[in-house]
Amino acid sequence: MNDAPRTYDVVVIGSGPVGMNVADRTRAAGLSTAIVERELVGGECSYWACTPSKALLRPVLARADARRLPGLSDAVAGPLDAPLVLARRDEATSHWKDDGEVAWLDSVNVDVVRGHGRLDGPRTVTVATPDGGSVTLTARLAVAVCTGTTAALPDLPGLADVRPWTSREATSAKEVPGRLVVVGGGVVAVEMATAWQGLGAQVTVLVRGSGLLTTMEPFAGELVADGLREAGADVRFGVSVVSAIREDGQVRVGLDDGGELTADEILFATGRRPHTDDLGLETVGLTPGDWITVDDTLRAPGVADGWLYAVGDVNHRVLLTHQGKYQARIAGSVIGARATGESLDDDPWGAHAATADTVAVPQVVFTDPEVASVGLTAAAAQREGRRTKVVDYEIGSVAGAYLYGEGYRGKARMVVDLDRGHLVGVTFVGPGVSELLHSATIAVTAEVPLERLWHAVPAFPTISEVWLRLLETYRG
Ligand SMILES: Cc1cc2nc3c(=O)[nH]c(=O)nc-3n(C[C@H](O)[C@H](O)[C@H](O)COP(=O)(O)OP(=O)(O)OC[C@H]3O[C@@H](n4cnc5c(N)ncnc54)[C@H](O)[C@@H]3O)c2cc1C
Ligand SMILES: NC(=O)c1ccc[n+]([C@@H]2O[C@H](COP(=O)([O-])OP(=O)(O)OC[C@H]3O[C@@H](n4cnc5c(N)ncnc54)[C@H](O)[C@@H]3O)[C@@H](O)[C@H]2O)c1
Repeated sequence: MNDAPRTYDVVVIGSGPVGMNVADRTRAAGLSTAIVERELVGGECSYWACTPSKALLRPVLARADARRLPGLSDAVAGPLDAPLVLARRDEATSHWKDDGEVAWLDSVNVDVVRGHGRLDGPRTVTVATPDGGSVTLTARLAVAVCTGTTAALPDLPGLADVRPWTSREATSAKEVPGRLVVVGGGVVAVEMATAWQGLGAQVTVLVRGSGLLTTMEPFAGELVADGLREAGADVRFGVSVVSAIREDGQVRVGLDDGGELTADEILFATGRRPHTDDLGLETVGLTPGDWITVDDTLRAPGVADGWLYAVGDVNHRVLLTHQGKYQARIAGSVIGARATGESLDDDPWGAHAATADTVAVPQVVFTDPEVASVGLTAAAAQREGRRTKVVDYEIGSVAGAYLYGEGYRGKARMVVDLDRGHLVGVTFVGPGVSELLHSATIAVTAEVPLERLWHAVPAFPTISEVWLRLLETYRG
């Protein structure tokens, strides 16, 4: 059935974490807002990405930590209870039901319109509803595209017949495969290899390049590769998949070095592409299938009259939930300010500029060891032409790390901009380092002078004492 056209101040397409936060902020600015969702309110992150992956990983990492403690290690020597781990993952995803998220949107007075949204010229969104009808939504002020991404698969002949895993199956599988091949060396690959190896699968990771996590400090990928191997995974570098065939329930994988592997499942963790191919981008002068480029106020400069915003993964600035939600907060206040004619504070670090996207992005990789980083790597700072000093410290030498677990292995690096006198990048790798990260994010974002950081005393005996050791090493 075709509903009568409806008009709102703001229409948001896509109700992942980012779309929901844009809608929340535009409502907080007093603007009427509708949000369009074709699957589950809460998006990829809640059901097939962040939440289920971390629910699978948490027992694996907790067991790894426990196994490093004499007196406790024997108690956790056995396998994980995989059905219970999967059941907790199912709880964490609300069994792939979105009532809770819908109720929250309702509580902030955002109207949810179910169906596939498409732009249909300026300020207009047509929604193909599940009953086969359509509804037209008109936006007085702004449309925010928050449609996220899907897995990008390589162009291998007959791949669809293999029914490969993508991140969706890797996070929602109902049982542990006997043998799992993981293709890729990025974050999804290493986290899912860690999870499924920990849950009892025999995992083989195939990396076409020479390292893991190549956008991070090199020691991050090296220590994660060591950790995966110690957990029993086979990690191979410089190898590409040239064929995959499913026969008798098994997958035969052909490699470019002439080798072959047989597995029960194959996961392609080979990056993402934007949900923009069927979004009506051509009706507003943009190209279907492309990422939507935006400025620091999250507005698409390629669209006349400045009514189109793209927020979160779909703009390709940073593919992380927390960073997309940061963009959402900025975009919401930008739309609110433009609605009232208020002038924008869009200079770097202003209220209306997503400055942190380019200088201070925090990320945690939930592997054993964990990786936590923010800002620039040493190599990236050098590429930017900064005069830097790079300080490294073995985290295992800190009393808190020794107490955390026997044989603690980990490394910290801080990158100091010598001309500006503050940190531009920090990386920690080691068990339990994820909760250290926000201290580094504050130091980088607030550009805390190193002389002042010297007065930030870490508590004894925590792993945070690595901050003191890094600063002592820097001062000499
Ligand atoms: C396995 C995995 C683990 C991850 N773990 C983490 C993590 O631990 N931490 C972290 O920060 N990030 C993590 N990420 C990244 C994170 O999932 C994304 O950055 C985040 O989901 C982006 O949010 P979004 O709202 O932009 O898009 P999405 O979450 O993808 O949501 C987009 C929504 O738009 C809807 N949609 C799309 N097109 C239309 C349309 N035409 N009409 C209507 N609705 C539409 C979709 O159905 C979806 O609900 C992970 C990613 C993966 C794959
Ligand atoms: N904990 C977290 O914060 C977290 C967890 C998972 C995902 N994410 C985010 O989700 C995004 C997607 O992650 P991802 O790991 O899918 O992508 P990615 O871009 O990080 O890594 C893709 C990997 O696949 C390889 N690859 C690409 N095409 C290939 C091909 N044809 N054959 C073989 N290898 C190929 C690349 O070399 C790379 O190693 C990332 O931006 C990441 O930040 C974050």
